[in-house]
Amino acid sequence: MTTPDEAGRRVELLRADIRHHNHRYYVLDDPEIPDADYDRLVRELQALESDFPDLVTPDSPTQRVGAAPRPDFAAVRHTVPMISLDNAMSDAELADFDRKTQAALQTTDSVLYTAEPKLDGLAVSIRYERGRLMQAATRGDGATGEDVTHNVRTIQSVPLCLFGDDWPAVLEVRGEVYMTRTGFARLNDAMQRAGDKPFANPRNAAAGSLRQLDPRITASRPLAFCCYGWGDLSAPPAASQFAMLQRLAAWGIPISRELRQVAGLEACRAYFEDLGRRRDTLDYDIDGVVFKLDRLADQERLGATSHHPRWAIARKFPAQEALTLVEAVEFQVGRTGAVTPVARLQPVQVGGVTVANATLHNLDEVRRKDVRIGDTVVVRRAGDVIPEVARVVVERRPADARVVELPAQCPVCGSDVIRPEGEAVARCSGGLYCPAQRKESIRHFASRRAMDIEGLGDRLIEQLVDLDWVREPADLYRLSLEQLAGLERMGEKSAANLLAALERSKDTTLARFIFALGIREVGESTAQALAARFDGIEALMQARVTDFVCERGVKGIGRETATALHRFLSERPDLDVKGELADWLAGQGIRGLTASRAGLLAQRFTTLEALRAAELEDLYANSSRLVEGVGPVVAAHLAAFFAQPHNREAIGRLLAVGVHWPETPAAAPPKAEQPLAGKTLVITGTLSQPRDAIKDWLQRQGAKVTGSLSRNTHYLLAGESPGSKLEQARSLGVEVIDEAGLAALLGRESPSV
Ligand SMILES: NC(=O)c1ccc[n+]([C@@H]2O[C@H](COP(=O)([O-])OP(=O)(O)OC[C@H]3O[C@@H](n4cnc5c(N)ncnc54)[C@H](O)[C@@H]3O)[C@@H](O)[C@H]2O)c1
Ligand SMILES: [Zn+2]
Repeated sequence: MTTPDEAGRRVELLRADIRHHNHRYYVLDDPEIPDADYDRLVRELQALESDFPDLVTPDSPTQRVGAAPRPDFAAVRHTVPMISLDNAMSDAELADFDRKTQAALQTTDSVLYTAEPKLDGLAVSIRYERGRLMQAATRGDGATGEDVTHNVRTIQSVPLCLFGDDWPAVLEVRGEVYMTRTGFARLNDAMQRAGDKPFANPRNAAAGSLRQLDPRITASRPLAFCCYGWGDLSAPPAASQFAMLQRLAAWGIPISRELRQVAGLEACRAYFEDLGRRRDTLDYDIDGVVFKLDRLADQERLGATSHHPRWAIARKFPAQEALTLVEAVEFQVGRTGAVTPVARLQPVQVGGVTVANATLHNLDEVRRKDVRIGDTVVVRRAGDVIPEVARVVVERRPADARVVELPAQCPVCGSDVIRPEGEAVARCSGGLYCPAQRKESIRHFASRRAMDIEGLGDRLIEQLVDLDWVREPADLYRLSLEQLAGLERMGEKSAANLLAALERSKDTTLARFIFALGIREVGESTAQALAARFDGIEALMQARVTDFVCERGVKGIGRETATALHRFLSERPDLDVKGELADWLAGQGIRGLTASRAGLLAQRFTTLEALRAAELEDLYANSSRLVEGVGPVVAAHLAAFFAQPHNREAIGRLLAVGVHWPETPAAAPPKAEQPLAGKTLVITGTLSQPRDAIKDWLQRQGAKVTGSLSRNTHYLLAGESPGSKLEQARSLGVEVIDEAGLAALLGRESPSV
């Protein structure tokens, strides 16, 4: 049992806390905690005040709405106060409301209500006099709001003049200014690109955009307006809530398309359920449904408290945001080797389910949101979307919060984790060995363009891996007829066929083999270039990054700075260094040459003579490719892949089971004799043989076969029903040939494969 003293102390604490959050929310448009957590504080205060009525004071947050208007706006006194709404958090509370309404109206009949979404924005009151927009104000503390007339005028959907002429001379419409989700996403994108702090959610974005001292800023923000009621009115033009809103709509005021009349509790429930199901498909945030007694005379009878009308209720949806603690951050390895951080959370209810994990996507995201272990965070779960950490409550960060670090080794297989410069995603480099990537790597290995193992489909791979018969590609070649024939939907015959296909696949080309290894970003053509460049798989396995790309120049120096320096030095051949080279360089007023850059150059070149002797390309960071299609990122993936002993061993075992290829790459004639060397072709239409076969053959003749046409394409090889490529080739001036033409070109009968 709580004593009055204890209750008194708790009430004081709660009020201070709630006032703090009201200020953040209503005045600064920057809430610290999610609404659900705020609502819990308010509910606790309400419960204490109802148990200890002596503690109720007129200035308690339960007795008032909002917060005082900001002093930098002119104040607007509301003729009719703008109050809040009572909440029903559960079905029972809604039933309770319906029962009380029936009792107050002394009826047992179904009560007629209007139903509409509870938009999540901010309330404004817009005053029309003789059909013209005269003033607009925020709710403020309910009695006094902020003058936002100029800002509201910029909202497209708010009419400056009403349609028709049958409106009352004074008409105050009330409704929600909000931002669509699409508009919000676009705005936040732009803010981030400009280096500004993005808004936490559409509600704050709407409030922050409307409450601007400069209406030009408001005008640039995607705000919308939806009317749900009215204030001061010189003559009521209708007898029901529903009819009133229809009249307002006829005068050009936007109202909700979802507005309906519903009779009785059951219909209210059905409306609530239906809208709840559609909540995520709407382009605006709603946090509940508002039910209002339809007959205005009945509304009058029920009246209002200082805080809310007794004739309306907001039935709230489960909150989509909640506060919780990040207990740990672990790293998961996906089937393609992507290493993603996952936050382990203290379990919390969000959107109706318990959430204990939330994805953090990648390390950039972790840094951008600055999530640390031990942080209090807002988790968000909208609809079926995977729960995510929306933001950190920095105010609650403990002193011992730990920064999240990318693990150096894959948590599943222990191979190195690499993250090439400029890539967001980190990856396990143990492609051939990592259990997390097994199914994917086998599937790729067996695919048509790789080892081309006919009959080894996805379903079969699943079974083989799940049975633990296949852990790496070489295991495929050790499968027995008995094993295979015993599998689901596999007869003796298909098992024998598969074994034969496996046997056939051993006879391959180096390019196919390299491609089959499934190294990140090593596609077919890169594999071909590698096969042509390296003398066998051994040589490739020994290669380092510098064998793929040649890095030159000084890291940290850009081309522009280097050019400025280069010009400076060649224009002044007899300058001499005084003092330290770095200081001297920095002091020459060379464009872009900051002290730290001068330091980097001085470290590398030590003397002015050395610097003078350097070529421009030695000054700024640049790289040249030694293999077509292999830039720094691919080079990093290649080097990391072959650096893993597990991968090298897996390759060794493949060779041991008999995978082989002809000594010279693809048994092609030496380069000079290749009749199509240096020619680029594109294929279109139906040919006499499968396109892949033709493509292989063309490549063996030295041609490069690409998928799309450009001015650099030499020939378009067109079969039957060629399609749009033909047109395109003509307009680009690319020569079009058919198979006969190709044969003629090569001086032979037909391109037999
Ligand atoms: N996170 C925080 O720190 C924090 C702080 C203060 C308030 N809040 C949140 O603000 C809300 C409480 O503030 P409140 O007093 O504005 O109450 P409320 O938002 O629950 O309800 C009243 C408001 O609902 C809006 N509304 C939307 N659709 C409506 C409709 N069809 N008919 C009538 N009104 C409609 C109006 O703007 C009205 O002022 C709660 O959701 C609370 O969680 C959060
Ligand atoms: Zn791994």
